[in-house]
Amino acid sequence: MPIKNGMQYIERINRQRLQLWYNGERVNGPLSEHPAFRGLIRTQAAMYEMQCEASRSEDMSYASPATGERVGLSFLPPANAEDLIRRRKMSEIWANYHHGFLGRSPDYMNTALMSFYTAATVLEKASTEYAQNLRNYYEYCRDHDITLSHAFVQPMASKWSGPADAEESLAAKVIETRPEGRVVSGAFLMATQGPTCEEILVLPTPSFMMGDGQVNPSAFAFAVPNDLEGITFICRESHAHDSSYDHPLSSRYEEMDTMVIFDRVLVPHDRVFFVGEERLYDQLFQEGHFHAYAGHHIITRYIAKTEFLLGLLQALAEEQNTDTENSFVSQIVKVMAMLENLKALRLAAETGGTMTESGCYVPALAPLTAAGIQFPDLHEEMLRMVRSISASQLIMNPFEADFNSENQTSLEVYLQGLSSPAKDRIILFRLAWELGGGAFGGRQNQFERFFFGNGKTIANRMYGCCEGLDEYKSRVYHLIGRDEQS
Ligand SMILES: Cc1cc2nc3c(=O)[nH]c(=O)nc-3n(C[C@H](O)[C@H](O)[C@H](O)COP(=O)(O)OP(=O)(O)OC[C@H]3O[C@@H](n4cnc5c(N)ncnc54)[C@H](O)[C@@H]3O)c2cc1C
Repeated sequence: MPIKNGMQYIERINRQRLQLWYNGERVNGPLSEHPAFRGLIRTQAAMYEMQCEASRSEDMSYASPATGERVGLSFLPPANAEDLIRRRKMSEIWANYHHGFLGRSPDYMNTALMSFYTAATVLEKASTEYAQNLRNYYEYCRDHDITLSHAFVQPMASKWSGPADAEESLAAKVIETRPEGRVVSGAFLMATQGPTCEEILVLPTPSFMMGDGQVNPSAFAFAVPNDLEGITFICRESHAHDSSYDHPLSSRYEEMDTMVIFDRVLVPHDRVFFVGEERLYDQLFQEGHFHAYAGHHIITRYIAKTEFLLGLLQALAEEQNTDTENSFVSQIVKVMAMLENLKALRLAAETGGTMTESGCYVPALAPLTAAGIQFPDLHEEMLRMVRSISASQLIMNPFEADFNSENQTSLEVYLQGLSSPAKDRIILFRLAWELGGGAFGGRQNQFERFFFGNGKTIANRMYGCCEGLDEYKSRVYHLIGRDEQS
């Protein structure tokens, strides 16, 4: 089966029989008609449609080594720098469609799975079956164009409930092994896009490391279809709205976040990638170069989002007639400089990559981690600028329906811009509100700060990437005559 198109994506999502809860009620109807999901599903369907366009075939897909059919380029393990750039250009097409607002567009998890696949050999240390399961699963997702979400992070109560093998532990764990598979129970705090995907990859950090080669029931990895018995998804409040005039962003790009509960879920043996061995968790991430491959995907999204926000800032300033003000120019040039910086970091990662033992080309991690350190602050600063430029116009924006009411004439007169009709001006500021003041923007901001780990973890990653530190220190010691301590 080749890449799927938009209609196939919608059909597959609607066919699932999920235990999905929204605001205290079970969601039973087709998701593509539910107000919390339909805008995002439409957007993602359009993205899948793009990859099936004949004119984009070479840009977005490649021939499956197994079937010869066209499969998504984000599944391609890059054999050289050209492959890496080809993958990036594919992600760019999607990122420029969603303007970076979809943190979990399908190519993100395709990339993650590809990275783990390239490290499948590490699982052979535990069992050749585990390694084969992972390889088979990667090929299955690639050749069927499966849309994946993932769950790594557990709720606080689970993290702090004691060693995983203790009776009272709430940590997600394997609680039984049966002839048909492993039985898993536990909860995950967050699976973004859980219900709008077909399957979920579960790979938690064990809450408690038991060490000494002990079997840790919390150290595991597996992937299952979303509607397997015992899996429950609970949604947060949706920020989605239907009208693309009133809510230009959330009507299109609202990714739902869900809590996922596994209640005695039977995971078939062939979907288990490992169980019990703590060291395999890190090894899969390290040897699969997950942070480098995911970081390369992420920086492309950062660039698309920064370009969009730069455009928005300029458009808002022109509407407010402040685009030539010194204060505006001095602020927007900093965003421009950061955009150049992100592009340079991506170039550095692409040109400074290395070959792995398994024959894959991996982008350089340090520049990508640097982007991950910088972007949350840049994002927050851009949203601050949106608020600052818009001022009261961020707030006072009537609905589209008001322009069709008896107040139409008044609104058209009093809300017109210097060179724009009122309705054109107001939709721009409605977009600004969604980002700078509304729940959609608040969630985007929180996502950008935390989606790739907490601040301390990211800082540690950067610290670990800095290869020249000892050499830099020795220059200081040399200058002050302490060479012996360098
Ligand atoms: C919008 C959104 C979407 C997400 N989507 C997904 C998803 O799809 N799948 C998924 O698996 N996860 C997802 N996440 C979760 C994300 O991976 C986590 O938020 C992130 O890893 C941080 O974990 P945590 O929230 O448990 O916070 P914690 O790690 O508990 O951190 C809480 C706070 O304590 C600080 N802290 C933690 N440890 C230390 C320490 N030792 N010293 C000092 N300070 C410390 C952190 O910096 C942070 O401020 C999402 C998060 C958000 C916000």
